[in-house]
Amino acid sequence: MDIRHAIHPDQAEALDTAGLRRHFLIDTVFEVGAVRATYSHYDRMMVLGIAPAAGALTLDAALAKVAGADYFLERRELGGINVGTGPLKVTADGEVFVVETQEALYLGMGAREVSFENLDPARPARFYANSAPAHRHHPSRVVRQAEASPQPLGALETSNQRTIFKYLHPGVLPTCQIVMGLTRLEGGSVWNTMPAHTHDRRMESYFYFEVPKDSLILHLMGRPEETRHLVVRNEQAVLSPPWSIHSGAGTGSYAFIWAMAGDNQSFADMDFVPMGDLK
Ligand SMILES: O=C[C@H](O)[C@@H](O)CC(=O)C(=O)O
Ligand SMILES: [Zn+2]
Repeated sequence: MDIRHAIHPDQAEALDTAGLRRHFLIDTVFEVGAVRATYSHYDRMMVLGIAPAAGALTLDAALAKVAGADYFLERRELGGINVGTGPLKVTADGEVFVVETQEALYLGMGAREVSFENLDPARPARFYANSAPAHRHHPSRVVRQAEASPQPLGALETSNQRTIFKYLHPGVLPTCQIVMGLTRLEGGSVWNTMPAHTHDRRMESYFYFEVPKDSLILHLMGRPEETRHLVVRNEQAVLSPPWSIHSGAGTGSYAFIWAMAGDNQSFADMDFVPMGDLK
C-alpha cells in the first residue's frame, strides 16, 4: 500500500522535483492483473487502478486492513470510470454491473464481495477508481456517458476548448462524498482548468490519460502565489491538496478524470485565482 501523508504548503514549497513527485505524483496507476492502490491522507481519498487480466480481481483483505474494516467498503464508497478498450464486469454481492468504456460505476457503502473481470479478453478493461469514507449506503449503479450532462467549456482561441462530463454528481445520483467526472480536450486545445482555482474545502485527484506517447502534461500545483509543476505522462495521477491549484497544459490534447472529496459536493464552489495573482 502506497501511503501519502498530507503536508503543509510550507513544506511542499521547499521540495525539489523528486520530493514533489514522491508526495504528489502517482506514477504507476495500473498494473495488468492487479489492483493498485494509493491512500492519501487528504480527505482519506484513495486512488485505485484495477486492470483485470485472465480471471477476477477483488477488493481484498489488504485493502480492508488499510481502512481498518472487516471489508473494504464497510465504511467507504467507490466510484470509477472504465478507460480500457472493452467492457468490465463487476459483481457486488451477487449483483452484476457491466461497465462499458467511458462509463462510470458507483458502489455504495456496504458492498462486501466485489470482483472485477474482463468480458472480452481481447479488449481488456481498465477501471480507474477513487474511494472515500462514507456514512451511509447509496444505491450502486452504472452511469452512462450521455447521463453525465456534457458541458462545453473554453475556446480554441485560448487553447482550452473542452467538454466536462460529470458522472458522479448530485445532479445524477446521490453519493456521500465523491464527485467525479471526465474532461476531454478538443483537438488543438491543451490547457485544462485555466483560469485556475482552489477549493480549500475539498481535495481533488487528477488522472491523465489518452496522452500520446512522447507527449506530456505540465501539471501546475501549489498555492497560487507559489506554483510548482509536475511533468505527468500517460495514465499517471496527481494528488491535489486542498490548498493547491490544479491545472495543466499538454504538448498535445488529452483527457483526464477528476474526483473530489471533502466538505461539500458543489462543483461550482471554486475560488478562482485572478490571472494577475499567479506566480
Ligand atoms: O473542481 C473542478 C475540477 O477542478 C475540474 O472539474 C476542472 C476541469 O475539469 C476543467 O476545468 O477542465
Ligand atoms: Zn477543482
